[in-house]
Amino acid sequence: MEKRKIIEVKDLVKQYGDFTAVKGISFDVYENEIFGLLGPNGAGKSTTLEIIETLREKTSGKVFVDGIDLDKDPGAIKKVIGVQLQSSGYYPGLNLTELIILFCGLYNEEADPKELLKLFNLEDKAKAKFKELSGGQKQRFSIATTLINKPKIIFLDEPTTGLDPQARRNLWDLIQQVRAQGTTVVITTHYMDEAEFLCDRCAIVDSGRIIALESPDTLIDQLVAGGFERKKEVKKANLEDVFIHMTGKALRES
Ligand SMILES: Nc1ncnc2c1ncn2[C@@H]1O[C@H](COP(=O)(O)OP(=O)(O)OP(=O)(O)O)[C@@H](O)[C@H]1O
Repeated sequence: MEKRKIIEVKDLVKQYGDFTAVKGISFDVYENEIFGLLGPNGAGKSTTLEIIETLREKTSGKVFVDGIDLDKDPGAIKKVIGVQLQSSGYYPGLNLTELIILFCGLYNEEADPKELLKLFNLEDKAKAKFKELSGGQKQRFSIATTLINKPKIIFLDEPTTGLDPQARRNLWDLIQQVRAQGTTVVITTHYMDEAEFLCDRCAIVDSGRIIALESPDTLIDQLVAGGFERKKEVKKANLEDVFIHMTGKALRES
């Protein structure tokens, strides 16, 4: 069966003054996949994401989200997507339960704060303020809030940066759960192990252009087929495996 394109980006260009940050990129995201945008600092990943999220103006090109033309109805796009807020978006005086109730009001949606917090392993923090959470808890809460308006697509910009290996793996599980419930996930990351674990397909972005777009497996196979060999013999485990083996998988944050 033909996969449905839930995001279509065509010849997208973004200029900041004289500088062209995004140089005519095109890609599609299929419904219910986890799609990664990978690339070094300054490649244009966040700019691309923010344009699709309707948060930033594009210079030229076309973007369709769930069939909606960004040029014609950005408001309708906002209704089908879930976007992570910056930390400053979480009113400091409110606790997590109150924040969820506030967001429900803004979106005109109903959600049970207790249930949502439980889903994200935050039920013990219902009365805590956002600033009192650990890094992993903040990320989990921020992903939880993206789901309040029951979006078809969520956008996660470097969701595991700064987290310890346990919290990272826990977040990977959560992202997979969100996808299993039918949501499409678009993610940016600098961690290749994360992209390899999570993404069905990923686009490698460099200096404002897409230089590859395949599944992680295919990208690796292509490299190997080209005669690539690692300099060092690969062991059956890496240092992260040692760390997780010695310190366990449990979260260390409450
Ligand atoms: N508001 C702005 N004004 C001018 N230049 C900008 C602006 N925002 C981003 N840029 C530039 O555009 C380029 C792409 O930035 P962008 O944040 O999209 O990259 P990125 O791939 O997300 O990088 P990172 O991995 O560091 O988050 C960078 O060179 C950046 O300096």
